[in-house]
Amino acid sequence: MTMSGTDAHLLVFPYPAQGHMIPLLDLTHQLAIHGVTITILVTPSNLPLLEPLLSAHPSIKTLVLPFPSHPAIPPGVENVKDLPPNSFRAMMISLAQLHEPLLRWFRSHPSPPVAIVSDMFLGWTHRLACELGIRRLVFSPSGAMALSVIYSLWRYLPMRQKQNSREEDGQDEIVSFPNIPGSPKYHWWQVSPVYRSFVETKGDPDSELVKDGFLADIESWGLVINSFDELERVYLQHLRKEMGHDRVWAVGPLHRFEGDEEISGSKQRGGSSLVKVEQISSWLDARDDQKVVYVCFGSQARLPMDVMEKLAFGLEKSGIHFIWAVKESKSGHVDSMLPPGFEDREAARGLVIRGWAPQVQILSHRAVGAFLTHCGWNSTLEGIVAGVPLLAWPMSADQFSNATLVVEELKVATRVGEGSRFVPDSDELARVLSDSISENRVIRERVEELRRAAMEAIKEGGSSILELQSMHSKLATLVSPRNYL
Ligand SMILES: O=c1ccn([C@@H]2O[C@H](COP(=O)(O)OP(=O)(O)O[C@H]3O[C@H](CO)[C@@H](O)[C@H](O)[C@H]3O)[C@@H](O)[C@H]2O)c(=O)[nH]1
Repeated sequence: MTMSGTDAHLLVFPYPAQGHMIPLLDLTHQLAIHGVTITILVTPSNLPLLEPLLSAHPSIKTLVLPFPSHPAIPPGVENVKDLPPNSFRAMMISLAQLHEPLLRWFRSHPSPPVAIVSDMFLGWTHRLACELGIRRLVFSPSGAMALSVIYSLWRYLPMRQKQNSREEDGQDEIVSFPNIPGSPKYHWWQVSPVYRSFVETKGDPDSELVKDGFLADIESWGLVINSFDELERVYLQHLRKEMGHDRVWAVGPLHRFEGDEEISGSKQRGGSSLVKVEQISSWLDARDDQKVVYVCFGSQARLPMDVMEKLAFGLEKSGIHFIWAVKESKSGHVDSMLPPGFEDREAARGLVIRGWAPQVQILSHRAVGAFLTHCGWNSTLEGIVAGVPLLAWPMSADQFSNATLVVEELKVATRVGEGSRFVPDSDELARVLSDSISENRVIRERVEELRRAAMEAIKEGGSSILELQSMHSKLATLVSPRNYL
């Protein structure tokens, strides 16, 4: 990829959760390759996560600010990966306290950044950018359809009709999004938990802060999305219309760009695996093409015991080969999450990876034929880019929109379940699992088409490269205000 060099100085500010940080570090890597001067902001205990990026680009500077405390976040914890899944909001509120320290840093810097690229959960950085007279670009680790739903929630503030009744009532009420292409509809319980908790605690200052952050996202100068034109064109157009300008850049799939090997393709993408990558590769090497199902529900989701059991029985009954990345329970145990003797019985057919799995590498192995996923956007993209059909089991957040996209529109996925409390029938699950690796499936052809489209997008002249170039040239025109008084 060629881009004209520029000395635009950017501040990159990732939100500390694996699914958010990994793709923004991939974007930072691309920007650094193309000559952008970068300072990246993290709190102290997230610094080690930057190690692969910083060793690939010693020119990237770090700004390490102390983590602001929050009553729901134990001391020493600075990343959502170490917190219960519903902690996204607490982390957003906590990090908003960095406003003043960050303002001071800008004001004392001899040649400060001309723009901030920050995660969509850090909307307050737009207000800070306005105070400084500089630009803010939202980074969306979610896709364009999911982001359209998120923006619509915060802009139009839909409420439950049974708002004043008990919280458990009215969870099945339908929320419609008639302004979005395809007019998607979801049950209330499928709507973003951050939005639902805003509705439950409306009027309190933290809730208002969260709402203001999302509205600031919509008002921001630019939007960078880890998606590509061919995948989500109508939703990208919708976002341009909603934001009232064209500075919406779809630059994905970020994990497959040239030069990725140093940070994304390495074992260290978001964590290191307890099972050696070589061991996983040789296990896969011994399997037939497209006959292994890979099972992983991202970095946040934890399934209840009864659901884990049914899933384990489904895998057993299916008779298929599988890799299952099992996350520790909150008490740190994996073994207690699996039915007794499961691993011994399945040793010939299944590989259980405790904790972090090298997902991108597993998906790209020829032996992998299907991916049972919670439809986190990164996993969704990684599956598509590897040309692997998906088995969709959305659990929370934007995952229901992602499932709509891959099941109903793109037709590269089969729906398996919905919600982390959904208890699958293990016979039915076994059937779906073994069907997923059967041959001559239309779904496989469709995902192969999308895989090719993704690779085209990131080739010289491809849509994502052109959008990255366009973003880059816009950034190059930005100048720092003379002073920040
Ligand atoms: O064992 C693992 C588990 C995850 N990953 C990687 O971690 C990322 C996980 O991201 P994602 O699939 O998006 O799932 P979550 O971690 O659940 O991500 C959160 O952030 C995403 C982006 O906003 C949202 O789409 C999700 O709903 C939200 O839960 C991916 O790159 C995976 O390759 C691994 O490498 N190994």
